[in-house]
Amino acid sequence: MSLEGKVAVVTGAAAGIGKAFSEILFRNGAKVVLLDVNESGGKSVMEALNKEDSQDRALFLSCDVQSEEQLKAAFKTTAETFGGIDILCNNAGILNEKDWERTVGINLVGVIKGTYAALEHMSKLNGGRGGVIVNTASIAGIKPLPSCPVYSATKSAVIGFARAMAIASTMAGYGIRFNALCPALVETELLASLTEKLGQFTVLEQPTRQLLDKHGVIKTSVVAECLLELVTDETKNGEALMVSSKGQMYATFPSIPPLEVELS
Ligand SMILES: NC(=O)c1ccc[n+]([C@@H]2O[C@H](COP(=O)([O-])OP(=O)(O)OC[C@H]3O[C@@H](n4cnc5c(N)ncnc54)[C@H](O)[C@@H]3O)[C@@H](O)[C@H]2O)c1
Ligand SMILES: CCCCC/C=C\C=C\[C@H](O)C/C=C\C/C=C\CCCC(=O)O
Repeated sequence: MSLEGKVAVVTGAAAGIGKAFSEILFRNGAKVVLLDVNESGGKSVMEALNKEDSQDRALFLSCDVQSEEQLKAAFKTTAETFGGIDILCNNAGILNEKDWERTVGINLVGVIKGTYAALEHMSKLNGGRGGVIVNTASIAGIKPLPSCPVYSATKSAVIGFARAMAIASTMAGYGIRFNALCPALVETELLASLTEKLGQFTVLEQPTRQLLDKHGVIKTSVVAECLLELVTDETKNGEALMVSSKGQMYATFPSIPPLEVELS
């Protein structure tokens, strides 16, 4: 799928991985709407992108993914400004085991709210053009990070959500592909101030920090190349793409043997 003229929405676009996603989508021809609670950061990414050509293809909108109302308003403005939505990157996320309910609210509930609000514009059942939705998960959603059980749980959940939605979309005819992207440690602010973020799990801070020596960190641009693959390769649906300093690999999941009890 070519990105030329496509309309993409990226949450958590003011910094880190979301900023890199916005850049790669923009530089491949998409119109990009940047959503974030960080207004100064978001505006400065928008201005930098719009300086790259004269078409004003980047737009920043203030939006907290915890708010269904703000998400709906942002998608409405996107559709009115650029004429629809083709791509959604549910990327905004935090790591905070102390404020774990906020972590669930942003990392999981925010992804579900964003997806459902986007379906109103993207689903072919609602008159949309179809497209692709990518959730930023984490390797921690596949191999649990013991110092961050709630963070790990939210990331497993958004992988499961993408996989289930991919099947639902095929069965119901939404015309939307759903994938998850699972990076290892990435050079962003999310890794900063770990001591405060771990809460009752600060006792596990040392082994957590040792992951840095063991795995190193990858650059946001490497994660963005993986996003591009999931967005443009139309054979990718219901996938979880892992990326680390060692390279990238699609996750495989066990098939379920026949169960004694019928589930449906
Ligand atoms: N950095 C890593 O090592 C790593 C690894 C795997 C996955 N991830 C995931 O990547 C995603 C992006 O994280 P990052 O590393 O770029 O972090 P980051 O802190 O650099 O950027 C996160 C962005 O999300 C925004 N944000 C936070 N709460 C928001 C909300 N409620 N509504 C809208 N925007 C909000 C922030 O303002 C910020 O701009 C997250 O989902 C994170 O879990 C990060
Ligand atoms: C300063 C170091 C911080 C390390 C961890 C903090 C946050 C990490 C967030 C990422 O989303 C996690 C990504 C990958 C790490 C998860 C599991 C790897 C387990 C590998 C192992 O056990 O060797």
